[in-house]
Amino acid sequence: MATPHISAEPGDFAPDVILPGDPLRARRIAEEWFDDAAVVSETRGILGYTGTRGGKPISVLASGMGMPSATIYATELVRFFGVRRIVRVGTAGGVAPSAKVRDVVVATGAHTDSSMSELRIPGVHFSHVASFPLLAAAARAAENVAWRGEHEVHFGMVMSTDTFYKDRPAVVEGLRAHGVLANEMEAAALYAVAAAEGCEALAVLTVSDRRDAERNLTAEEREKSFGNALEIALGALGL
Ligand SMILES: O=P(O)(O)O[C@H]1O[C@H](CO)[C@@H](O)[C@H]1O
Ligand SMILES: O=c1cc[nH]c(=O)[nH]1
Repeated sequence: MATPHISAEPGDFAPDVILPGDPLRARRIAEEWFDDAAVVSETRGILGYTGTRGGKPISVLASGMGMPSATIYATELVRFFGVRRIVRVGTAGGVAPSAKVRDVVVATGAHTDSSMSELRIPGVHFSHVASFPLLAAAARAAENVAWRGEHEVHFGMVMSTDTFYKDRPAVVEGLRAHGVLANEMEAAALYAVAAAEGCEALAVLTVSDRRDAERNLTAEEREKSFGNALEIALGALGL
């Protein structure tokens, strides 16, 4: 039974889904990290694949960019395709001085400037938090990665914003002053969907750029440089 945005049948998605923003990153994850990956949805060019890892089923679906898009895909995955755990593997801008380009940020929670959050429970400033079991498993996975030392893994708060181009430096300064690690555009929405729909969610992000970096990742590198984050994400899922 297809939904307005996903052209798949019940059972086409595994209970565990990796959710990158970029459809080409979704294809790369399926082709390079899954066994026997097959396309399960390509409506609007938002690519979805299901395959296996170590014999266990796993899917990947792009979310597109921004919270409205991520909310649509995460909600449909849970409501119509029986998905139970969603791990976003995305890129982010480093905010804290410690979050260097190519480091990994695991979002324990997400602030947001999105009005979607205000609309969720009228009168309530909703707190967007990661699934504790996924977070704990990610922390265990992070202890064993071979690349630690070359690149760091940070656990803490991120900012999920509606505005990629921030022309208000005071906002970034305020976030930094409050210990926010990185800026991205979907984690808060994903965490809100998980709370509302009763599933588990986590966001594992690769720092792709910083204002003060000598060199930021190119668009091609942002598509390809997800391996370290994906290793933590798959570790969190026990895959
Ligand atoms: O690389 P992805 O996962 O798309 O994530 C980040 O990149 C996009 C902005 O360029 C936004 O979606 C932001 O959250
Ligand atoms: O600076 C950045 C980089 C990636 N994604 C964002 O939302 N911001």
